[in-house]
Formats: sequence, C-alpha cells, structure tokens
Amino acid sequence: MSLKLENVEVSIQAAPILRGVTLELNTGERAGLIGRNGAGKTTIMRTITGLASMSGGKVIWNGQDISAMPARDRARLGFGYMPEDRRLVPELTVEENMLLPAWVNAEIDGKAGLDFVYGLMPELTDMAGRKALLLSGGQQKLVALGRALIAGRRLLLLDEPFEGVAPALAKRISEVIASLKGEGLSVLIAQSELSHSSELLECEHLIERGEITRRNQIAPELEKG
Ligand SMILES: Nc1ncnc2c1ncn2[C@@H]1O[C@H](COP(=O)(O)OP(=O)(O)OP(=O)(O)O)[C@@H](O)[C@H]1O
Repeated sequence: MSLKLENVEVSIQAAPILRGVTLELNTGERAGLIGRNGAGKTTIMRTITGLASMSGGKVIWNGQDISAMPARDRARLGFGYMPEDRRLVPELTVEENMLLPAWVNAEIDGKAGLDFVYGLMPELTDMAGRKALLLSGGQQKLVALGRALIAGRRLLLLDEPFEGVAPALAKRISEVIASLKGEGLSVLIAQSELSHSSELLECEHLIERGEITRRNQIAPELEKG
C-alpha cells in the first residue's frame, strides 16, 4: 500500500483534534474521507502534507516513516494538495497559479506538469493567460485541481472538491478525477456528509470528532501496491 496513518494524534491549542487516526490508502486507490464539518478531514490532509504537526502516531509512505519530514520534501515525493478554499493568487494568471509548486520547489518539473494537466483538462489551455480573479468559483476549483496535479503525481489530496460548484462543473471535476485511473495515483477526497457522493470512490473512511469510525468498501479491493 502507498499511504498509512498509524494512530495519528493532533492537538491544536491543547484541544485534541485527531484522536488515534489509522487509515490506509492503496496505490491507485480513490478513497473518500467522509464526515461532518469540523470532524477533522482538513486536519488529516494537512497532517499528510506535513502542514499540521502531530503529537503522536506515524505517517508512512511506501514503507518509509515520513512523520518528521518537512512539507516541502513531501511535495518532492509527489504529494499534491487542493485546499478547500482553493488559495489561488488572484493577480496571477491561471498558468502562473498552476506553476507555483514548481516555482517553490526546483525538483518539480513545471513544464511536464503543465503538459500533463493541459492534456487532462484542455479547457485550462483557453484560460491559461487569464488572471485568477476573473474566474468563477468553479473554474478556480479546476485550476486548483490542476495546481495540485503539478506536484501530486503519486498522491492527491482533494479537500471538498465539489463544494459550492455548479453541477456541470462538478461533473467535469468528477470526470477528470475518474480519468486519472491508471496513472498509479492514489486519491483521497474529503467530502462532508451533506455533499457526499460515492460515485467516484472505491472505498470510504468515515470520520467523527477526530476518529475514524468505519471503513466501507465500495468497489472490489485493489491489489495491494
Ligand atoms: N487553527 C485552529 N485553531 C483552533 N481549532 C482548529 C484549528 N483548525 C481546526 N480546528 C478545529 O479542529 C476541528 C477539525 O477541523 P477540520 O478543519 O479538520 O474539520 P473538517 O472535517 O475539515 O471540517 P470542515 O469541512 O468544516 O473544514 C474543528 O473542531 C476545528 O474547529
């Protein structure tokens, strides 16, 4: 398997936020992380990327304990993160926003990343030179997905990718994620209980108040990678 969280504990200002989270994500698997607002989904994603610090437990990637590895080194491992609030720089163009991970991390090949992303989402080619501030919220999600894919060629963490997106664009985002199958990319998708759709998922982990309470297998289990 590619990613394993073992008994992960995270506290913020002495309040326990994640309480012994254990979950596994196999190579090439698309898994959901489902829970209500405040359950801890974003904190799990930030822990995997190295942005949140753990007070206990381990993050293991392909057998290697990366718990102490800084976030920028994890990007080099091929981790990509699409935050819920998109975090595009409004004054930069679509293409510049997508290239940000390559600008801050010389080991990421921006040109190859862009070729891959434009192949997957040709509609981004048409808006490449537009400033992010001129895009609709849904279009910004597409750009944020493109940016996450520039670094995230092994593990993609998508925080509420469909939230607040009009149905046609949500369908498009879903199609793009589905088309990544076969790229050897593991995908973890956080969704709130209300906006939850199992369509894309092979399995889902349910989270409640900082604890994983259940794992549902939706599609037949993949061969462990
Ligand atoms: N910086 C912070 N300071 C204080 N509390 C925080 C902070 N970040 C998160 N929390 C708390 O941690 C808990 C989990 O938050 P988290 O954002 O991980 O949940 P979530 O499942 O992603 O929910 P949402 O979809 O609303 O973002 C919440 O109770 C939240 O209030």
